[in-house]
Amino acid sequence: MPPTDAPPMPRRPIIGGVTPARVLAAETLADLRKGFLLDPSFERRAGGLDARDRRWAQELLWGTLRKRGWLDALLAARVSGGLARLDADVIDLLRLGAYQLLEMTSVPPYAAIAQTVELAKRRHGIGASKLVNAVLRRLERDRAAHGAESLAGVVPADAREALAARHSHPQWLVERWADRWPLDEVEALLAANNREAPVVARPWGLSADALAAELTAAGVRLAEPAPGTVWARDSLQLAPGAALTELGAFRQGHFHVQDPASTLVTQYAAFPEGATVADLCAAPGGKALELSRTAAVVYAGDRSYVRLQRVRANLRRLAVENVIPFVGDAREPAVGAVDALLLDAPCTGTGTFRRHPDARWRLKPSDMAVMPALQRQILRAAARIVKPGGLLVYSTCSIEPEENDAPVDDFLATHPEWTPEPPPAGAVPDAVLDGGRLRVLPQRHGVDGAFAVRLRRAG
Ligand SMILES: C[S@@+](CC[C@H](N)C(=O)[O-])C[C@H]1O[C@@H](n2cnc3c(N)ncnc32)[C@H](O)[C@@H]1O
Repeated sequence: MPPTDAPPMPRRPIIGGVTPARVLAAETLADLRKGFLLDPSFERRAGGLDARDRRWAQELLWGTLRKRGWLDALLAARVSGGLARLDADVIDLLRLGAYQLLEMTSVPPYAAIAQTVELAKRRHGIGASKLVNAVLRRLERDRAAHGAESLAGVVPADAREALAARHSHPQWLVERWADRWPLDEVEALLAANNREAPVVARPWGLSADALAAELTAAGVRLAEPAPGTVWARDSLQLAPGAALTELGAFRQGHFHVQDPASTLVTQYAAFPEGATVADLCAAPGGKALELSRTAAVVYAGDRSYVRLQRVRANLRRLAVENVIPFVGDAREPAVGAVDALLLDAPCTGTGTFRRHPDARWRLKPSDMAVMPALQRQILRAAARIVKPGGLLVYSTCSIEPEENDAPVDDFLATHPEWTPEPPPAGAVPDAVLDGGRLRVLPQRHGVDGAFAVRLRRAG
């Protein structure tokens, strides 16, 4: 598994003539190559940026990663000898420059080229800067002469390869999804993965209407979810661009941020009022918060101390007192005899690609075997702490059957005292129920992907 914490505090960048947002983008991509994750790396480095630069850097980084496959094809056709002969950092700089040239209309081409050339000079010397200059100029010349659409070159004859190229996804992921769904549905999934994910607020301690009024008064625009989106009760979608952490409503703990797919998991769980609950893979804590609305107490454990700090920060901000965070491995649970258990297992996260555009490039086919082995271990060990007659909800943010139905079906086959139990009527919309299991798919439901199954232990 890649590290989930952020890299050490960055040295203050020597900016010279390059804008801080571009320096940050290059350094964040360097972090990703070392195995760090996009969100914590970005957060760590973006501290000094104002809201406008932060948003711009985010657009550049997230966009470059979403379009990486497509950009690489365009660049490879313009580098003699291909991209493989270049230093990995130089390739990343070319990707950043090409994305600004082709996708960021606010950036004049000369600025995209000159700034990337300067970055290459600072990071790698004059030779690399000349190469970057030549390649980006060639790309810009072709775009100006023939338009961005004609840059794609030869479209692969194979339909699956063509989809992977057009929507910038690794071929092996497209292959596995195309084995499961018709190509038009796969294409809808790839397109959903490339759309910007909205910010969705969950009111805390006030009604959705009261929060909507507070946000609107602060100048935040609320957006209607796209038609056909399956929504979670009381959630509010914010229009893009709101500087969240600067909002009074955020600082005063009037909401937390959660995708509807995650909210649907806890609504589907429908744990009884006043229950003693454990959430053994809890960080960053959105589901623990939702469970705490009705639970007597939620024991919120996570193996990662660093990630658990985000749970603690949320608890402080929202003044929540009935969630007890602790560091612990779910394979050896440190709590016992609970009424209800949420096992939101670590997974490949293929349902959340629109939020984490680095993930599609980091995942390997072997992860589809490694993660299910861990999930099976956690499920077997953690189930022991549920009281007779209690509930266990196993969930993931994956859309892969190996991580969803398979571990649960294996568990049920060897644990006859457990039986699947659908949620109470009306807990979640019927559209996301599949034989009593929660199955949320980005291409069908317009939100992140999620899976959950509710299991009852014999009394
Ligand atoms: C899908 S995330 C949980 C998201 C969280 N439930 C929420 O709603 O915010 C999975 C979490 O499992 C944690 N984890 C991974 N392996 C673990 C283990 N063996 N025991 C406990 N936690 C683990 C990871 O650190 C990660 O925070």
